[in-house]
Amino acid sequence: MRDGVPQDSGDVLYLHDLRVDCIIGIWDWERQTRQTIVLDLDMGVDIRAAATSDDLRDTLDYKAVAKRVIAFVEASEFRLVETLAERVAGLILREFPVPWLRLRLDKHGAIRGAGQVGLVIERRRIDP
Ligand SMILES: Nc1nc2c(c(=O)[nH]1)N=C([C@H](O)[C@@H](O)CO)CN2
Repeated sequence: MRDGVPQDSGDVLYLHDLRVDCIIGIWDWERQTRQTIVLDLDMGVDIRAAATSDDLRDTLDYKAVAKRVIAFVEASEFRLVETLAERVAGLILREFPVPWLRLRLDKHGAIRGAGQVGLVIERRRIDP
C-alpha cells in the first residue's frame, strides 16, 4: 500500500457486463438517440486487508464504482467510444484506490452484422 493505493498484488476486482444508456456516436441520429454501451472493468486491488478484517472499508467497494460510472456515462454525450473509454478509466483512477485497470467498452449494434464492436484499454495510475 502506498498513499492509500494498493500496489500490484495480482488481485483483480471485476465488474462485467455493466449496461448503460448514453449519447454516443458520430452520426446525426446518434446525437438524438441514446444507445446502450456495455462495460467490463478489471481493477487492480489487494484483497488481503479486507479478507482479514472482513470490513468493506479495507477494500474497493465495487458498488460505489458502479454507481459513479453509471452516473458519468448516463450524462455523457461523446462522439467516439475512445473518448468515453478514456474518460471512464481516468475517473476511476482519480477517484478510487486503484493502481491499474482494464476497461472493455462494447457498443451494441454499432455495425450491422457485427455481434460486438468496441475497444479494450489498460491504464495505470501515474503517481506524481
Ligand atoms: N474508432 C471508431 N470508429 C467509429 C466510431 C467510434 O466511436 N470509434 N463510431 C462510429 C459510429 O458512431 C458507429 O458506431 C455508428 O454507426 C463509426 N466508427
